[in-house]
Amino acid sequence: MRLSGDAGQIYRQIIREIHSRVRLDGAKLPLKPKSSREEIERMREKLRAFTPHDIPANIKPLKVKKEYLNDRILFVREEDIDKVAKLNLCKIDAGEPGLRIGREFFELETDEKSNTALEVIVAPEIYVKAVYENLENLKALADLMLKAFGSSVVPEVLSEVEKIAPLMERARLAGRIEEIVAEEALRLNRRIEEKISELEVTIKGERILELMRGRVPEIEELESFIAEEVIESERKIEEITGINAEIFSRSYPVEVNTVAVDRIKAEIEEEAIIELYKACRPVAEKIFRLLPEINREVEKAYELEFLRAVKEFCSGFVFPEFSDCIAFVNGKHLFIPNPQPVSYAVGNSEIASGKIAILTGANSGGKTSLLELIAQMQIMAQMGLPVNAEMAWTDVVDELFFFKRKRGVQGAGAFESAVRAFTRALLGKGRKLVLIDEFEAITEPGAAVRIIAEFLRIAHEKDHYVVIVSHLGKELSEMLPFARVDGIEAKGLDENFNLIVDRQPKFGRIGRSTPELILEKLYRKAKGEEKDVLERVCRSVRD
Ligand SMILES: Nc1ncnc2c1ncn2[C@@H]1O[C@H](COP(=O)(O)OP(=O)(O)OP(=O)(O)O)[C@@H](O)[C@H]1O
Repeated sequence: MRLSGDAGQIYRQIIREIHSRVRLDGAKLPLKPKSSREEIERMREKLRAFTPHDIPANIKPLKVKKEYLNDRILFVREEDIDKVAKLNLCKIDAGEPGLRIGREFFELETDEKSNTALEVIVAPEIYVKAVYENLENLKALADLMLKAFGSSVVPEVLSEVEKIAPLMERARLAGRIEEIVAEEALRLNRRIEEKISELEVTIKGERILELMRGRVPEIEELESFIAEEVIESERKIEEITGINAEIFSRSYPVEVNTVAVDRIKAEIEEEAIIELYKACRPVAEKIFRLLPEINREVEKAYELEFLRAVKEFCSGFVFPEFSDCIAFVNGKHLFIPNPQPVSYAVGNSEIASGKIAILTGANSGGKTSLLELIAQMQIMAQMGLPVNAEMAWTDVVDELFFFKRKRGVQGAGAFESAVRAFTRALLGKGRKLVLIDEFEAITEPGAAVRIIAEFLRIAHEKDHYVVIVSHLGKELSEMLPFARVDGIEAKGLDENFNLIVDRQPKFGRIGRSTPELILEKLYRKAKGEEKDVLERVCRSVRD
């Protein structure tokens, strides 16, 4: 469905309202109004069949972060170097095809034999890591898919990846070893300091004699305490790394032997990286194949969340019946707080007939708002959504043209652009709903009658639906027998001299405009000479 003129703005208001209820960023889907009845029916079906699910907030697409791996060299035939250079995953060199990691060399199968993507062969770890770092999100996705659709590929991927979790941890360990040792050194020194401060309070005067004789049992005790604590700390690190080494000095303050730490790190790295690579190869091949499927599941989750928000927004609304009219009973404007419900129709309906309607009536009576309401109804109907009314009927159109009066915009420029827009709305084939707000406001009333009349004749010939707001209802209805004139009327003034308007248009009746009521209101409020002047004007209008 084409949205022309200001119709796009109405669509954006509606979609913004739905999006404000969506709790997942990725789920703010664009749902455009459609011109095909099948597509509209499909969306309706989705909404009817939908049962809401709690959508976990941590669902997001699985992204594989490409990273450059310094620990390997890919060898390819000289002539293939340029082709694979764009992979940018590791160093590439000419040679017998294969991948060198540390002391190991893995032969490469030739392209013809292998179906596996080269990046999966070179860096399978990055695929496994992408899953491993998103275990919680993926578990949430799997739960949701199983609940909502009874199937998911995620559990298969997770079970593969979880098998190599210990290897992943070990490979990570190499990167964290300095940190682990530094933290342990800190704790170790703290334990020793606690012990020393205890000693300070227990040293007694008589010990001084022993100290003078060169025998200090406290110091000896402290030295053996330090040795025990250091061994204890080294044992803890051995538990983590599986490697026994003299990492700490044996005296206070305990210092880290960086050479020993580097050696541990190198040992873990070499062995863990190779083990991990071997384990990741088959897993990555599977994930690589299933990644698009996982992300399709994420899309499905987004759709569930979007539909939930749509349902929330449309709660209490009704699906319009397909018909050869655009009509509703007790429709409510979406963005006016506590709106008075209004019924309206163009086309052949039980409410009123005629495809061309001229809407007349009281100032601030709600004419513009009624055009907005009709636009909202039609856009939502063609989005496949229910509408805010007790009953509604819709005819699918190809284009909605909405010309909104721009307050304060006057003159030749405004007139020219309005004529252009109106002309464009009448061009070409297709079913159209044309909504026009007070076209004459930007030209002279005399010329306006003739211009509008001709535009409406063309619209009538083309069998479009038209609602046009005009104060020229009387003149237009005389010229256009096919047009229906509706009126929104003021009922009177309230105790604060505000106009009481009935927002419900009277069909086939020109709405009495309200200058009399306004004059009366001003007259009743006025004092002195102003009151005299207004009294004369009021009388002249009545006469
Ligand atoms: N159905 C409704 N229920 C409650 N308030 C409404 C309704 N329709 C319109 N209003 C309110 O009435 C006021 C005037 O509405 P609107 O601008 O649509 O009138 P109008 O007839 O187009 O005015 P004008 O003659 O100045 O162009 C607005 O504040 C609007 O929110």
